[in-house]
Amino acid sequence: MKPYVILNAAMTLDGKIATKTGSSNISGEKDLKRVHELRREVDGIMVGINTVIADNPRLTVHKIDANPEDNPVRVVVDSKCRTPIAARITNKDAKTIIAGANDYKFDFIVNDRYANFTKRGIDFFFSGNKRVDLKALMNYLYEKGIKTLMLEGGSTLNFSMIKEGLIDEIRICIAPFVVGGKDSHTLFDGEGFDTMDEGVRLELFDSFKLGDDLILQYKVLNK
Ligand SMILES: NC(=O)c1ccc[n+]([C@@H]2O[C@H](COP(=O)([O-])OP(=O)(O)OC[C@H]3O[C@@H](n4cnc5c(N)ncnc54)[C@H](O)[C@@H]3O)[C@@H](O)[C@H]2O)c1
Ligand SMILES: Nc1nc(=O)c(N)c(NC[C@H](O)[C@H](O)[C@H](O)COP(=O)(O)O)[nH]1
Repeated sequence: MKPYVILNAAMTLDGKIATKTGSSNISGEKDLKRVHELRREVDGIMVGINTVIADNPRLTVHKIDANPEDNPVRVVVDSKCRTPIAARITNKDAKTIIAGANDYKFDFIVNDRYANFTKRGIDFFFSGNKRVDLKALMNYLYEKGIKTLMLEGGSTLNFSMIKEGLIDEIRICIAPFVVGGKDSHTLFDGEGFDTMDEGVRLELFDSFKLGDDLILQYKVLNK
């Protein structure tokens, strides 16, 4: 069993979610409110470790009225357990789970860093060898009561999740500007597919303007 997974992201018209320097302020004010409404609705919110390092996000509901219990469980996909102890996702505002990979488990748990995280109430789940086994992680999160999960990037994790058939819905904010750059981060990076035929098919079920931005909502078809 797995949670219902909604990928949410903001990109420029040319499909970039961050520049090569990590600059990523894309959404307009209204879109950020929409994002926080979605955060309030879901049971969990997941990002890759590079997003934690680049953005230091809180992953809580803080741009609209909310109670502490509205915050989703935060999940970081972090094979080598590189999450900095000072990262904002380690604060007490919401529960946090760090998903590591088995090859790095032993070295990490004998390290003082592990005790510092567990002292803060942070849970760990280890799966896969060098990389987190995303299917096993989805099953674990579902068993923990996370029935709906928002995926908030970045590009590498987005591709692994869609390739493994784990994304059910995609909600995209397209902002009206372009930044270019072959080294910018796109909505899906990773290794990519070789041919267009292998592309994951989507069905557009809603689209609307929000301020200057355009919101597109898709169901994922061939999972
Ligand atoms: N505009 C947006 O909506 C938005 C949202 C989130 C992130 N971002 C941007 O995305 C950038 C980060 O993206 P990224 O691609 O470098 O990193 P990422 O956040 O996708 O993290 C990827 C890392 O996760 C780890 N990982 C462990 N197991 C994995 C698995 N099975 N599959 C994939 N990854 C696995 C690996 O260490 C991998 O390098 C940042 O610059 C951030 O600002 C933008
Ligand atoms: N929807 C969206 N629009 C953006 O323009 C943008 N940069 C992100 N980026 C996702 C990132 O993971 C964090 O959501 C932000 O960096 C905000 O961080 P907070 O959790 O609110 O502290 N997401």
